[in-house]
Parts: sequence; C-alpha cells; structure tokens
Amino acid sequence: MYLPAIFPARQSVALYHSLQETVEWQAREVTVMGRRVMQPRLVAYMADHAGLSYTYSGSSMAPLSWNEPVLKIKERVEELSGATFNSCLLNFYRSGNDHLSFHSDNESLYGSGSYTIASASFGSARDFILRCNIDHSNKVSYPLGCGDVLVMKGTLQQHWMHAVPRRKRVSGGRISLTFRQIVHPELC
Ligand SMILES: O=C(O)CCC(=O)C(=O)O
Ligand SMILES: [Fe+2]
Repeated sequence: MYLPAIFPARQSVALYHSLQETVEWQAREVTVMGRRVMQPRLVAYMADHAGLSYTYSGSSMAPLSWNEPVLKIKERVEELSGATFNSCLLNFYRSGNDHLSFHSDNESLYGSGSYTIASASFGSARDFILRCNIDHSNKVSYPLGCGDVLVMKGTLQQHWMHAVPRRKRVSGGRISLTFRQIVHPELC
C-alpha cells in the first residue's frame, strides 16, 4: 500500500533535517559472502527496550531509545497502517551512490505468516523495487519521495524481495524509517 505525501512538504523537509542531526548514524561493517565490507549507507536502530536487539549480516545492533521526530513519525504510521511497532531500522542514503540490495525482512522474530512492516521516507526520492521470488521479471517500482509512506502487509515478505538500487543521478540524501513489530524477543 503506497501512500504518497502523508507528511506535508514543509514538515517533511524539517523532519529530514532533524533526523539527519538528531539520530546517531553509524557506518557499519557487515559480512557479505565471507568478506567484511562497509555497508553502502548509514544506519541506526531504535526499539522499546534493550532486549530488542537486531542481528543481521553477522553483527548485532543494540537499540537506541526513541527520539522525538521518530516517535512523531511512528504514531502517524501506526495510525495509517493499523499496526503497532516496537522497533525501527533507520537508513540514511547519503547520495544516489548509497543503496540497499534485494532482501526480505522475513526474520522469524517478526512471527511467521502475516505481519506488517511500514516505512516513511524523507529527503530525495529514490526508487523502491519489489521483485517476485518465483518470477524475477515481475517487479513493481515505487518512487518513494519526501513524506511518503509504504505499508507492506500480509505474507509479502515470504513472496517478494525489495531493494533501493543505486541511482547515479541522485545527489541528495534520503532517510527511511522501517517500523517493525518483534513478537519473539527471545529470538533477538
Ligand atoms: O529504504 C527503504 O525504503 C527500505 C529499507 C529496508 O528495506 C529495510 O530497512 O529493511
Ligand atoms: Fe527491508
């Protein structure tokens, strides 16, 4: 479910700047095919409490506590999606060169079957591509712009992957917040 311009333009620009300044962004090393490489974007992770850590690509992130702009965005995204969220992964794509490869957010800590992950985007627009697992030619692209919300529901993570590919012509930065609900904290 693609919901463009949920946050008004001026508020979205203000949110972009306040997120850029108030979030403790990290440059992280991850393991990709046995090699340690820098992730091609900055990240941060926030959650309700310290027990909800996040592990991916061979390393674990302790959660930061929620800050004001993120909480404000979370409330609006919860209202729109009808879901509640106890954690959020934040990505800062510094330019069109920063990107995110195809993956699905199907870790078992979110439950099995049906669950909701919702994102909000600020800053420069970037294409968000959904690709069907059994037919890679079946793709859907959303040009996620400043103030847009995207809600991924149901069993989408089991059947589709998503990515934010490199875009040479984009010079500005983009910040996305992906909200999730961890239902099995014992798996963290
Ligand atoms: O930046 C985006 O819109 C996507 C982020 C994402 O897929 C993730 O954090 O898992
Ligand atoms: Fe994702």
